[in-house]
Amino acid sequence: MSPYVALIADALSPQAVQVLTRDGAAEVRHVDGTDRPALLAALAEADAVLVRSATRIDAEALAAAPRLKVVARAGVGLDNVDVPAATAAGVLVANAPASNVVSAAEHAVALLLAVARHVPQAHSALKDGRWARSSYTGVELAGKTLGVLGLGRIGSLVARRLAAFDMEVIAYDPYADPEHARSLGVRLTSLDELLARAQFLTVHLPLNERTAGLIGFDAFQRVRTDLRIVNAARGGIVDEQELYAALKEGRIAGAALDVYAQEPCTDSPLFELDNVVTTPHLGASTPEAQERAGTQAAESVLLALAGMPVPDAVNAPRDASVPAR
Ligand SMILES: NC(=O)C1=CN([C@@H]2O[C@H](COP(=O)(O)OP(=O)(O)OC[C@H]3O[C@@H](n4cnc5c(N)ncnc54)[C@H](O)[C@@H]3O)[C@@H](O)[C@H]2O)C=CC1
Ligand SMILES: O=C(O)CCC(=O)C(=O)O
Repeated sequence: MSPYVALIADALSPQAVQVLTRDGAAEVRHVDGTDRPALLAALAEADAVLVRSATRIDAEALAAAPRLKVVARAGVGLDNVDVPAATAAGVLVANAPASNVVSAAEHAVALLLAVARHVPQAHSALKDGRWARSSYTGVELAGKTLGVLGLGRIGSLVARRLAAFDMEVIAYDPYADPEHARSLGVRLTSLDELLARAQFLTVHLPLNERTAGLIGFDAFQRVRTDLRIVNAARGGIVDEQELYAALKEGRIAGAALDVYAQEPCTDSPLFELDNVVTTPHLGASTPEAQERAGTQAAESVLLALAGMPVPDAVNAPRDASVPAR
């Protein structure tokens, strides 16, 4: 029997269990991480916890987990894990940074096409028995300027795909390698130029104190009236109240959102607007992405439990060595 308990707290791909139980490496237990009392109880015996995005691993959860050595996030964003608290508690944190980026990029492209051509609205109208062709005239992408905010893994994949639609692609990312941008056919610009020129804007930033509200009141004063915004990164980077005001007043043409400041989000004034397309944080929701994310998270857990270096670790806690039990 394995000495280690690996707790799966969100729905992960079955491949994660296969990896964790390989050669009896760990005993796998499951808990619904959104059931807080159940999570805290289950953490008491966990050596590792694997999460997607619903389970919050914060200071309270870490305090309830005296044996915990590693938190593995089956995906990119670590917004639901308190990394500094984990580091202070000697717990290693790893994500799966490349696992779901193709799915997320494809979803951003799907949203952009949907908002350009009113696909969901026309679909709903027709299913309601209305042949409303004149209500749903769209716009072409070819020849339009796409602004990419954040030319990292996902932003780069989106840029490459939309360049193939004959869009002119510009990007704002002060940390991007100009050579990488050139190889994608992307011109790096200032934020001012991007806001002034973009007819489509797609957001691929992490949410942090510098990016929260980056697309807010000031930004909406400087954009074109034919701008359509896509946010499949994190809610809160585009200020939802200011977005609502800009759409309602006709200062921009449309928006497509996969992410929200508060999730789950089932009720928002934005949902009442005709020129808004919404999905419930579906960017990573494909079996391909989930298989990679679950497998990579589980591999990180095994490395951490074996006291080996974890390539996808995002912290380096001093006390992360695993005591023999
Ligand atoms: N909707 C979904 O299901 C998914 C959403 N995501 C989210 O997508 C976002 C992007 O993910 P990745 O591309 O993997 O991240 P990444 O780390 O590869 O790229 C982020 C880019 O943003 C740039 N950046 C950081 N701060 C900036 C600033 N203040 N101004 C301009 N650029 C800045 C960085 O230089 C980097 O190139 C993240 O928020 C992630 O959590 C990721 C996967 C799925
Ligand atoms: O569906 C998920 O697991 C969330 C995906 C995501 O937003 C991320 O990996 O950052």
